[in-house]
Amino acid sequence: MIRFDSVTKAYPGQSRPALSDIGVEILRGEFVFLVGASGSGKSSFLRLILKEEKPTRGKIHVLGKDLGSISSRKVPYFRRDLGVVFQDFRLLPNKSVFENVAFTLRVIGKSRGYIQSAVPETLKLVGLDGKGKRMPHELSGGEQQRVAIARAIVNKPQILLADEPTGNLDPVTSAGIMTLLERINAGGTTVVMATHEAGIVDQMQRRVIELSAGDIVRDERSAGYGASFAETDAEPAPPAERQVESESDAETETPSAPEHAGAAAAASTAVVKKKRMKAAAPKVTTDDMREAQPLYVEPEERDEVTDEAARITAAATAAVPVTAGGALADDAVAADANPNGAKTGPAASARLTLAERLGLRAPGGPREGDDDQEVGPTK
Ligand SMILES: Nc1ncnc2c1ncn2[C@@H]1O[C@H](COP(=O)(O)OP(=O)(O)OP(=O)(O)O)[C@@H](O)[C@H]1O
Repeated sequence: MIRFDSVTKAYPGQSRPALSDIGVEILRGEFVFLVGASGSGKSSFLRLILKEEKPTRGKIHVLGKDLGSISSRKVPYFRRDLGVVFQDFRLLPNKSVFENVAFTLRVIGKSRGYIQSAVPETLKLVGLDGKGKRMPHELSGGEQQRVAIARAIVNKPQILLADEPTGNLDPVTSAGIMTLLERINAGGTTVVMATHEAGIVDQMQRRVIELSAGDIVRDERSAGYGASFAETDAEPAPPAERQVESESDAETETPSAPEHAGAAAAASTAVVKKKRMKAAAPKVTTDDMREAQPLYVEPEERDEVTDEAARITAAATAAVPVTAGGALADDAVAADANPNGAKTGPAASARLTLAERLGLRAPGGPREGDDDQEVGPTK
């Protein structure tokens, strides 16, 4: 699903590469934590997957495609299968919650009908039902991040990349966000998340890839944040280096490696070349994680879905009263204005285009005169 073959990324003007000769494969459906000190190369790793950066050497395959062979023109199409969440949410401040989530879909040319159903559905999944009209500044940080997650998953991407998604959130909210990402992963989406949060990694016991100064120093199938720190003979970094490496987390650092030692026992496969990672303090505790209330709202099983499907089938197979120009005949349209609101027979079918009624196009697909079609290219 994601493969790095001998990948080196060197930025101009930097004395050492951000990533050095990286070889790693991430499989479909995995949940992978990328850990490592500040500056170890985590964000560069994610940006390479997104093709926001090009490797200096080596090859990267994502979803079966060699990224080196994707032209700049095709990059937006490639990115449709990837969702991204950032530490700072990156919502559009002047657009409502609904519009923030709809934006992705508009850009890729989804129809208005599709957007009208997909956006509320996704907001509901992330526990934001009914908040579509709010503006981002009217939401808490956790809610804003949930909007960002909704935006990332609304197009049902195969891969979700998250760069420190809990970095700006309090522990309880962070734990909630993780229940959401875990549930999205359980639905089949591959999740790759860069984090400094030891408590989250320790509690979830997923695959951990640890970077240190651009090298992969640990790749464990099911592990905690600092497992190899306690497991190896390698010396922890000297105090001066630890300070430099952990500059951005200085306020949270405590010598907490022993708290994570238990996770070492759970590690099944370990590749440890060297060890210089600081042992960050768990801002999110394992208790926070254990007690986290799931934010994900499971979709209800609704008979309406089958009922609607039956109505659409009935409408498509019924005699279609159309005018010579192809428009629906007046009586069908009039039936839609049925004052008792019953959505049966002609009432439901009147909402369908002729092509939909004839089964030539899926209901909710592009419609004549739908301006959304002009927003962006379609696949
Ligand atoms: N656009 C850039 N230009 C030059 N150097 C860069 C650029 N982006 C990153 N670097 C350098 O590459 C190295 C890796 O940075 P990267 O942001 O990938 O690390 P990180 O592990 O994500 O750090 P953090 O945890 O602080 O976000 C650092 O030395 C950084 O200064």
